[in-house]
Amino acid sequence: MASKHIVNFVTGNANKLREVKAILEPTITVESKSLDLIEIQAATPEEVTTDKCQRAADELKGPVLVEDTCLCFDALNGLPGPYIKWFLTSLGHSGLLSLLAGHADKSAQAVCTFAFSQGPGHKPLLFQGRVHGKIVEARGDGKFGWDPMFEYQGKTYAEMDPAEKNKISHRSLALAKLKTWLEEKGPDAVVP
Ligand SMILES: O=c1nc[nH]c2c1ncn2[C@H]1C[C@H](O)[C@@H](COP(=O)(O)OP(=O)(O)OP(=O)(O)O)O1
Ligand SMILES: [Mg+2]
Repeated sequence: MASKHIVNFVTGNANKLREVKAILEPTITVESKSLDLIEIQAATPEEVTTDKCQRAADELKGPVLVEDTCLCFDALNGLPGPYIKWFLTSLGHSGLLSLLAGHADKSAQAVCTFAFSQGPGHKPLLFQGRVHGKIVEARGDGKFGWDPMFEYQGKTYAEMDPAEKNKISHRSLALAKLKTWLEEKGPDAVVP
């Protein structure tokens, strides 16, 4: 059966693409374009994702879906937040964990913000999902970013099988909102 909705997900991250496909398809067809988009330095995921989406729409001259993921440590007032990629690259799992060494509060939030734009000049719409978890010593054999150190209800993301993670993750919560919006508005919805 032909899918009613098609989105063009622009990301440089193959793991994100795999999860987005697993969560949305077959209801929504996911096309993709691998681009490493510039991400501005900003305090909030909303600002980062809106700008990223506008860049993608301008570059591809059409409708696009992008996503930005933050990992926010409560004891650090939300940092590393949108800078998690660079913290993870530079410090690794153990270095990230040691940022919390002096803090009893290990709680953290995984935040996923999708932005959808109809094309250049259209205002991106945002869909956000948030999971409250805890930062722990790496467990599980996940190869996706900080999955081994983010624990939710007793298991790290890396200890869950993919379907289990996709049922409860920050990404799936955000995509549920996008799905609802697409279903309500229909494929030809016009966004200002
Ligand atoms: O579910 C996840 N579980 C574990 N790690 C994750 C997850 N989702 C994103 N991540 C990692 C990838 C990157 O190190 C950072 C977010 O940075 P972020 O800029 O959003 O991702 P990216 O640059 O890899 O891909 P993109 O081209 O879509 O911007 O957190
Ligand atoms: Mg990125």
